[in-house]
Amino acid sequence: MSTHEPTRTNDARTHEVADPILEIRDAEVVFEMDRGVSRVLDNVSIDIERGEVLGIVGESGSGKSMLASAMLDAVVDPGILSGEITFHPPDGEPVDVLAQDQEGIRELRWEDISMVFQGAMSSFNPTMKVGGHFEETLKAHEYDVEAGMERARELLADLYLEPDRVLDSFAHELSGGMQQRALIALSLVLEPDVLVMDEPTAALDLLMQRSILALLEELKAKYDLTLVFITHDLPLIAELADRLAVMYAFELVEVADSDSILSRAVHPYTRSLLNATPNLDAPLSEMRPIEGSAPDPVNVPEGCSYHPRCPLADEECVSQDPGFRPTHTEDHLAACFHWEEASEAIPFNIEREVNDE
Ligand SMILES: Nc1ncnc2c1ncn2[C@@H]1O[C@H](COP(=O)(O)OP(=O)(O)OP(=O)(O)O)[C@@H](O)[C@H]1O
Repeated sequence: MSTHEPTRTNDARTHEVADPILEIRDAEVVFEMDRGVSRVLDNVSIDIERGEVLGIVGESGSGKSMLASAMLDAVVDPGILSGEITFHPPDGEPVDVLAQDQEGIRELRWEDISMVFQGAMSSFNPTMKVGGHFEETLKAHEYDVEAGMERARELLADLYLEPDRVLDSFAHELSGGMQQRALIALSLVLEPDVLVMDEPTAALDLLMQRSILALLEELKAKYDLTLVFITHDLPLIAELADRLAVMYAFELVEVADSDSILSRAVHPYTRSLLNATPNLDAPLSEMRPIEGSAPDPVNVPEGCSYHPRCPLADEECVSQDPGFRPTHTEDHLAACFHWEEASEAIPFNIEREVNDE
């Protein structure tokens, strides 16, 4: 059995934004396994603001993909998702995502909230031309195919691809970067309001990753999108994201504006994650991998789940969950009893500008 019960204090006020497009409350995913209950999303609550770029970051296996799947009620069987997920369309009544029937969720998934997964190659059927994927998606959702293909061409051109050539190619005839851009165009063809991307650029080289991020910024402005970008690469996404949510051991541990996280992160895990990330300004000798390993979801430590790896941990951290709390500002939230001591105990390995709002 898991020794860890969901204990995070979820004071709703700490998660509210002025105009939420998605409200996630107490989202939890469990898998009942032979060796115990595997809680791979642990009571996560966060609002996503209409029009923002939210970056969700954390080590591999921290639960980022589970959170993304939860937003679309797309957790794989036999995972059990609970909590409340509310989508607020630009006009119309709020939608209770977890109460939708199959038809409702199918519509919601492409037409309101669309998702791009890692690995474009495996998302395209190798026996169908790229254009066929667009047509199939439009038909399946009963969209006007002619108008939809016009939009497809425009989206492909927005992504600096030659529309006719790409539509008439098989995915394997395109480079990795071209495939990834074609997949982004496909995910936007039904005019969703929210685009969720799970490590969409992980397989690409750094230059291509950066140019795709720049393109996303242009698309976001042109099509009024809200973007949720999931990655393990904190500095990369910090350039694009307005706000960052840091995950550790299947929970959120810190949420704040990107600048605030980069310049004065207060959770010991976030500070160590920043110091562990390769950076052009820091000599390799200054890179500090985080000691210890991430917990097994069947056996998450009691109290603050980061305590076995944390230099600031004391008795309180071992026995009590710190709960989310405002720190420097009302909007810079962290789950740590010792956030005020973190900057001294875990100094950054490079100069990071402090941005006092
Ligand atoms: N089908 C499944 N059955 C049981 N456990 C699963 C299943 N899929 C994922 N998990 C577990 O859920 C936890 C969270 O996985 P998740 O994929 O959300 O992490 P992540 O942060 O997205 O990692 P990565 O960056 O490697 O994709 C992991 O411990 C993983 O082993």
